[in-house]
Amino acid sequence: MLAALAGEARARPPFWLMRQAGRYLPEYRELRAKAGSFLDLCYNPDFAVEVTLQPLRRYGMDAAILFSDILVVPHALGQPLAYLEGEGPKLDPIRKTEELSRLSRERFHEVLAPVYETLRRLTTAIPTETTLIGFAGAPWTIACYMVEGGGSKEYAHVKRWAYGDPEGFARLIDLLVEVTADYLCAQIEAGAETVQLFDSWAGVLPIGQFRRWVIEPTRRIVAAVKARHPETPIIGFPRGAGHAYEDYVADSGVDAVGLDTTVSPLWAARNLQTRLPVQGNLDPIMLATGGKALTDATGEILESFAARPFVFNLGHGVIQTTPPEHVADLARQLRRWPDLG
Ligand SMILES: Cc1c2[nH]c(c1CCC(=O)O)Cc1[nH]c(c(CCC(=O)O)c1C)Cc1[nH]c(c(CCC(=O)O)c1C)Cc1[nH]c(c(C)c1CCC(=O)O)C2
Repeated sequence: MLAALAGEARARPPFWLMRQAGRYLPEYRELRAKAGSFLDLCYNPDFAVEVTLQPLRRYGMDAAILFSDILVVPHALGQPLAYLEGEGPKLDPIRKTEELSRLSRERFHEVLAPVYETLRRLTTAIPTETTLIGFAGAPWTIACYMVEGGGSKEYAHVKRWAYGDPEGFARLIDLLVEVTADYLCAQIEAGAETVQLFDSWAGVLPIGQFRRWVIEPTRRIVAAVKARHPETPIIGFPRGAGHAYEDYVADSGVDAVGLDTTVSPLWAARNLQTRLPVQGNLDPIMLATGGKALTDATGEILESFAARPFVFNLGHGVIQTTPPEHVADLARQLRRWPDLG
């Protein structure tokens, strides 16, 4: 995985899956029931290490991703957070500049200390050839959750703040740039060998706003992390960026880019992969579907990307209803490639 991220084309591309740990695995559900709340799971290194290892034991991915969530960052800034059964995350929304005083950096690293401990333990708990991935949400996506107070269809509150009061909104983004860079550096110091920035809602912005709230904050985080850890590759995942993937690749400074499900592999091979390693982009619903459709779609992605630096992944996270056998089928196909096609 690290060789691919450094720009080497591998005969057998490395693979891991976004949300490779989680509710599609019975052993996860069992441990989750014991842990109490989802946040208790994230902040308990014994549990978090175990959950990180579960998919590796079954499928032997080339990378382990720290088990945590992107929303621990607003939580560590003092914003109340709960995960409600069947509803997803809920935060007390912050919707204007005056409300930023509710956030504080004072206890940030103290709250996140169990995450660093989880990474330290994982450095010895995973096989040496397995790459340890740390992660954070990118500022725009974190701001979406902080301002909307959870998931949203329209992102109207966060957009109206960003469009109507850009100077005030920039104070939130600036804070997130600083703490996220710090958080990623602390993860690297605890043993993460690469880090991924998840920008799940990058795709909802028009291009000018995309430059300001997606590319620019990402560029600043990358520069700050590289100043302290120049050797650690950074993967950016601006989900839904569409044509703006080209701008993101040209200007954000990331070392590799994650492609969402909608990106054409042939287009990306020609226009992005000639500049940097790419990661992606099997539709998670294809993985849930399984069978010949899955085998064919996987084959097409490998054909398109395997000649250049590439990390096989999904175009978004594994969904809950995915049969675990389908992941085993996928892993088998990837491990046989290119010998058995
Ligand atoms: C937007 C986002 C979140 N979290 C994340 C993103 C970015 C990627 C994406 O776009 O999906 C990232 C994330 N969340 C989780 C991980 C763990 C590592 C992994 O295996 O990839 C990672 C990398 C665990 C999780 N994060 C969450 C769960 C489920 C919690 C449970 O057990 O109930 C897991 C395993 C909860 C969560 N966390 C979040 C939502 C919207 C939800 C609820 C929806 C859902 O449950 O799928 C925020």
